Amino acid sequence: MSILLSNISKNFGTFAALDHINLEIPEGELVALLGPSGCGKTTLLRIIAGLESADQGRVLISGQDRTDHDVSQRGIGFVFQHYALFRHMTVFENVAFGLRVKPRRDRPSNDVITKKVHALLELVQLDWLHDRYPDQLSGGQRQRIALARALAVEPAVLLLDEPFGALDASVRKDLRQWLRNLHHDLNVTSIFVTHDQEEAMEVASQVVVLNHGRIEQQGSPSDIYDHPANAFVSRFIGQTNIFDMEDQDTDWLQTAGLSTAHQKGKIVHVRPHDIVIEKSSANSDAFVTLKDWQHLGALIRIELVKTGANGPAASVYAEMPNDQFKRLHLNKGDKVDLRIRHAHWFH
Ligand SMILES: Nc1ncnc2c1ncn2[C@@H]1O[C@H](COP(=O)(O)OP(=O)(O)OP(=O)(O)O)[C@@H](O)[C@H]1O
Repeated sequence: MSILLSNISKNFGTFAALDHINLEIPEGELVALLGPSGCGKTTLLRIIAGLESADQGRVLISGQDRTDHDVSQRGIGFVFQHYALFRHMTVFENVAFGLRVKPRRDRPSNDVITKKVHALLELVQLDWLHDRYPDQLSGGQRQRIALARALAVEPAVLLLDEPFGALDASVRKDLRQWLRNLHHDLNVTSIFVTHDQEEAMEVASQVVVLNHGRIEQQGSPSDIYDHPANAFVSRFIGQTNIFDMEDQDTDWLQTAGLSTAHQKGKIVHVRPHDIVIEKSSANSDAFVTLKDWQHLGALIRIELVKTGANGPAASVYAEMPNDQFKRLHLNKGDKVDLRIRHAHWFH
C-alpha cells in the first residue's frame, strides 16, 4: 500500500522534531529514512505507525486518511530494535502470537496458524529453530524471528526501526542482503530507519535524507549519490573532498582539471573516486604528495597532501581499485599529478 504524509509537524515543547514533512511512498517500495542522530527519523516512523500523533498534518495509507486511527487499525507491522521477543514463548509461539490474539471472528483455526507459522519460519530460514526460546538464539536470528512475527498478520506496511542496529558488522551485512531478497519476494511497502548511509544505499530502493526535522532529499540511491541536492546530502552520503573556492589558493584545482565554467556557488565537493592520480615525472614541480593509503576491500583509499604555497598543507582523498593502484607503483612521499573528473558545486 502507498503512504502519503502531508504537512506533518511535531514539536516536543518548543523543539521542532518534525517540520512540515511531505512525503509520498509508492506501493511496494523499500524506503530508508536516513539522517544523523536526533533528526526525527524514529518520530516520523512512530507517527506513520500511529504510536505517536502529529501536531499537524495527515497520514494517508492507500489513499485513506488514517491520521485519527490508532495503531491497531492501521494494518502496520513493526520491528523495533528494542522491541524484544516474548522470552517465555518459543519461536513458534512468538510468531503465532499476532494470529492467536485476533478477535474470534478473524482468528484462523489452529491448523491454519500452524501452517502459516511454519511457512513464515521457512521464509526467514529458521524453521529448524521453531521450538527454541529467544534466549537460545543469536542476535541476527532474533531479528529474523521478529520480522517473521511482524509479517504473520500480513501487514500492509512494514516499519523497521534500526532493525540491525545492535548487530556486528558481518551479521548486519548478511541481513541487509536477506532483507532485500525478502522484500523482493513479498513486495510489502516497507520503511526502515537507519543512520548508516551505507546500509541505506545498499538496501533501499528509495532513500529519504532527513536533517533537523526536514527532508533534504528523496530519491533512488544513485540519484542521491550522483545528484546530491545540497552540501548536507553530499557530505552525509559517502566521503567527499570539500574545497572553499573563496579562501584557498585554488589555481591547483583548475590545473587538476576543475572546470569553473558551470560554477554555481563557492563550495566544491569532489568524491574520492572522481580524483585520478598518476606518478609525476622526476623533474615535475607537482605539489601534491602521497602520504598514506588504506585498504577498503576492493578499493584503496589514498591520502594525498597538497603542500600550500601560502597556506597550510591540506589533505585530499582519492579512491581507486586495488589492482589499478598496484600498477602505479607508488610509494609514500612520491609526488603525484591529480585529475579531477567530476565536481559538485554548492552555495
Ligand atoms: N518524547 C520526547 N520528548 C522530548 N523530546 C523528544 C521525544 N522524543 C524525541 N524527542 C526529540 O526529538 C528529536 C528527534 O528524535 P528521534 O528519536 O525522532 O530522532 P532520530 O533521528 O530517530 O535519532 P536517533 O538516530 O538518535 O535514534 C530528538 O532531538 C529527540 O531528543
